[in-house]
Amino acid sequence: ENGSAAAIPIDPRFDIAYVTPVTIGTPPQTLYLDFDTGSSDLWVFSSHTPESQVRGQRIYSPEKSSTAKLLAGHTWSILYGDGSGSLGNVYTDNFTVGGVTVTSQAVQTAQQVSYSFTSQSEIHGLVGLGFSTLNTVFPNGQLTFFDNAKSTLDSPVFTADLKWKKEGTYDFGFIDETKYTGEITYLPVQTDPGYWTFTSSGYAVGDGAFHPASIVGIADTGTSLTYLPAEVVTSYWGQVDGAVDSDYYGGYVFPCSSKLPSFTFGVGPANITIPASYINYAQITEGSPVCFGGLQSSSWLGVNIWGDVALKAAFVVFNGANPPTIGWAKK
Ligand SMILES: COc1ccc(CN)cc1O
Repeated sequence: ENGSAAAIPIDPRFDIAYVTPVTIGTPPQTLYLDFDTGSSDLWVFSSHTPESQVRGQRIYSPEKSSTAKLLAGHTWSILYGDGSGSLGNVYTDNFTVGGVTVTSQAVQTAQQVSYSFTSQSEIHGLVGLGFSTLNTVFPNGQLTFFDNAKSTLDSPVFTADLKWKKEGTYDFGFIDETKYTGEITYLPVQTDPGYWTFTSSGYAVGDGAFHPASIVGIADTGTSLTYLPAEVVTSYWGQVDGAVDSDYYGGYVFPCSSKLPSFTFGVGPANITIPASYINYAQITEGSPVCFGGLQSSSWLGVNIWGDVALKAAFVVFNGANPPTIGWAKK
């Protein structure tokens, strides 16, 4: 059975993250979760999360679900690249998104969440769509929703059609030809250690020359911005009057009135162009004349991340066949 579900920006002003409605348990409990191709844990705010750490989030209460089963003796604990994290215990239950149901999905209930999760009331948990090797459940790692659902889908794929300041979609099991233009270019995926890792063939700043390069990075729907090698990002921001890499603000900032160039990245013989407007990410505070860039250096990260700023410029196919590949198309 195939499916389709909305990817809804959690903030109307800038695309911090996107959430997707899911139902868990019997009777169904609806939560809005952040679908994250950069991790592989499905965890939720729950009746086990201390009230002091819950600020408006919907919670999953396994004790109210007739189909919930404790996965005895199993725990989990995850730390994300931005320093946030969560931990807890594990149930299995019915899990449905966009009409696709997995009857015994591992649902990781949070017993602790870090402040940055507490402070984002619109995110009620995450659905990891990375490879299951990254799952943190101990002593037995659990399968992602996609790995569990794959065999029931027409095709072992899901697609991301994220949009700038608008609602997009995640499709499961099929490729919707109306969502892209031209051809889809498929690239090999390196599945070790478990991210959707691919190699971009280079970049161009605005209408400038294309620079062939091999940029190894991960496609990560759960990261807001795009983080690339210093020399790429320096050449981009070097074209923007008044742009500086600010220790104070933690990245490249620029005068909000500046005209930004677009950014093009290679995908095999093809390419994707990120419009300038996507890279004018946000004012550093409401009404400030200083804006924060959507393209930042990856030098402190140790990995290049194609986050939402890049992904929303494309239609992306996450092909879970053997071997997995990743497909990119303009739209
Ligand atoms: C604090 O919010 C988040 C932290 C980490 C991830 C995963 N990349 C997603 C989030 O929404």
